[in-house]
Amino acid sequence: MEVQGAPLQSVLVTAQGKGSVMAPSSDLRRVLQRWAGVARLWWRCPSERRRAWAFVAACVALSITNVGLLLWISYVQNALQTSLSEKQQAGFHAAVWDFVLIIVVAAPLFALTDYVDSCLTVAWRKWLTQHMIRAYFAGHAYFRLRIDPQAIDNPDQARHRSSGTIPFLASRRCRPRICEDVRAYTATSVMLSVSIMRKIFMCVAFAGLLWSLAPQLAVFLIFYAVGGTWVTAAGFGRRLMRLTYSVLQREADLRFALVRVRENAESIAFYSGDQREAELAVARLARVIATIFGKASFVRWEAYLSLWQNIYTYATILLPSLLLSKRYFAGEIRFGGISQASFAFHAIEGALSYIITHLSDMSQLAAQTDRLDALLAALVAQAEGAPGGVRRKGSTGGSVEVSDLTLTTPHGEQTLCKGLSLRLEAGQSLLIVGPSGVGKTSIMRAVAGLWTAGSGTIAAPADTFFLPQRPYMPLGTLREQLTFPDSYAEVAASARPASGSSGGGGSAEDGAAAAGGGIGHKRSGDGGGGDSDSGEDEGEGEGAPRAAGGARRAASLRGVAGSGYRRLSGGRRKPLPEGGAMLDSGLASPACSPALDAELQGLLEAVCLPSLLARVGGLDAELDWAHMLSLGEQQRVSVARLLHHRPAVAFLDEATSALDMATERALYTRLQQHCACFISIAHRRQLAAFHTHVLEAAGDGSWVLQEAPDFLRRLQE
Ligand SMILES: Nc1ncnc2c1ncn2[C@@H]1O[C@H](COP(=O)(O)OP(=O)(O)OP(=O)(O)O)[C@@H](O)[C@H]1O
Repeated sequence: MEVQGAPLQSVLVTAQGKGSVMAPSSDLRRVLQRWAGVARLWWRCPSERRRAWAFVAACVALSITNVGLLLWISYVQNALQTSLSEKQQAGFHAAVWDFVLIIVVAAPLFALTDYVDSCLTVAWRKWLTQHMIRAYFAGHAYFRLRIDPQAIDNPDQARHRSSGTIPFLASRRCRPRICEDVRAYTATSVMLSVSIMRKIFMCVAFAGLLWSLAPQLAVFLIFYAVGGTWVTAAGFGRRLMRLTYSVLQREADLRFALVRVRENAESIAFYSGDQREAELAVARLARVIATIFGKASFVRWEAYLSLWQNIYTYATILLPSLLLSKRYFAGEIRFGGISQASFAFHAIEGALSYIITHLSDMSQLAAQTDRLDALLAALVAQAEGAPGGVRRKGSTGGSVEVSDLTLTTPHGEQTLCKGLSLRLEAGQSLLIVGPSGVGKTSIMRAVAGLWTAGSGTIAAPADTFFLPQRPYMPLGTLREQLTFPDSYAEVAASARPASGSSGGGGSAEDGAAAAGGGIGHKRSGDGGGGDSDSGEDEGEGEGAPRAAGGARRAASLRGVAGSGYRRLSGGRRKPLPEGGAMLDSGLASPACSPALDAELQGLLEAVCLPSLLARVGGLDAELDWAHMLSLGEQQRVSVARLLHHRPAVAFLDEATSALDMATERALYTRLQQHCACFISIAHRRQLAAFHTHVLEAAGDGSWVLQEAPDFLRRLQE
């Protein structure tokens, strides 16, 4: 797999420390390798490389100019102080004018330098955040990380623990990592690397000057800075990096506890779990505080560092005057020479002791780098392909075929089905029943390609639509609830006046028919846009079914994506829009078309939600749907969504479990009319009346397929 031109694996998975305690130098090397690994993603991205290097060129040019200005200032200062001490009025006035000139040049130049630094930070942050978002959503990585925390645990946790740093974060903390760590990583990286570059230029520029004025000062300075840096790195470096990582991780834990309360507010309130949740949050806060303030804490070590920095810095204030005073009193140098030497001394001293004075920033950067590196490595591991041998391929004619399927849980603890084979043609439907936990949903996961542990082959149309057990209500308007998972661009396209395309929201006549209570016709012979491709695809090929998506959407995504994402996915996964397109296209609500709106209105009536539109204020209403709608209403909206997409095959996992029987019957009647092939998972066995076949768990991983009338007859006996 590659990301934006660079082999992701090689770029991201950097040196892994194996020893239990690492020497500071090797720690620094490891940190630098990881930092460079993350940084390289942008700097080597073919579409961004030129821009990135243009920023570097600008930074270098501005740095050289800034250092040149400082050198000029040192000479003017020399002239100013010498003319003052020697009472030379003309020389003094000339020096003042030089200073004015310097201010006129320096003020805008320094402002421009800050501006370029900011632009560089923002451009890098934008790209890296989009890159991480794409990797996070590629091939359902977000899902795989959740169900399979070990996948991100093993290599990195071992590494972090063995290297004496911090245990790995669980996938649930991906969000803070992407949002906050990328921002902090790019800002700190730009600040530190640009500053270090300027310090190097300062050393070069002032070294000659200092050597010519006071060689003994230059020699002293080198020994002083090297010694100081060694003491700082050995005494504080590793410890502060570890503490910084701890603080970041524990703060993420605290944030996560509070976010979960918000997400599960109603359930917690019903349980009256306030006290328990508050205790958990306070306990996590206590861990943050303990890391910051406790024994051997972050603050304490920062104070020790600050004390050391003060001693180190203030000890040198008098040094140039002390060392040069003898020569001054002997008349070998003029008064301005002392101040110029001091200026050069402190410029070089500041540059050489940059690590000493910015160790906290470097610790922050090391911790941020570690977190990003770990997340990226986990995403790579997921995108490299899930382990397991269940093969998926496309099918023609809207049929579903399962051949010799053996399915286990991701790590093989449980065998959920053994040697299952069945074939379902268009016009047939299947009800899957069995005790809770037997593996019904897992079969649906396997068809969707979310679980691949096991063996056998599954063939289904690309145009297969899945309704999961828990309804998902995305952010957005009611229209966007009904059209999900179409991308915003697709909804906008389907809302545009009909342009002869058959896959959109339908013509005005369709809409009128829908408004009259009908639902758009099932596309005749629609075996899914990708169905003709019946070639095998081990994973998520073009022809294989896609979880919660159809061929129409995939085709559109391909169009938007271009080739950029294919590189990231190694050409095997569904492409997502290129970063810029994703961000810059904006997500404003699409202009609504009367045809689409009439169709959606008809769908709401069809799923027994005729008053919803009036109640919420129309299709443009944007509410917290997951909390505002009852579970049964959310299930009905989900069925309307399914009817809108008119898939070749529909998979419903207890999708009507919260409905009364009359409404459930009405929905299944609609489904029978408008969906050629559907598979339901349910505990209500009477639903068999709406299906042609029933698949029942017989225990021990075996399943029994029977005709629905036989099943119903046996049920009544
Ligand atoms: N990520 C996972 N890792 C390991 N085991 C899992 C994972 N997800 C589910 N399982 C286990 O797999 C088994 C089958 O789960 P599945 O959700 O398919 O059951 P189900 O028959 O649909 O249950 P229900 O009727 O309660 O929805 C369960 O025992 C469950 O605990």
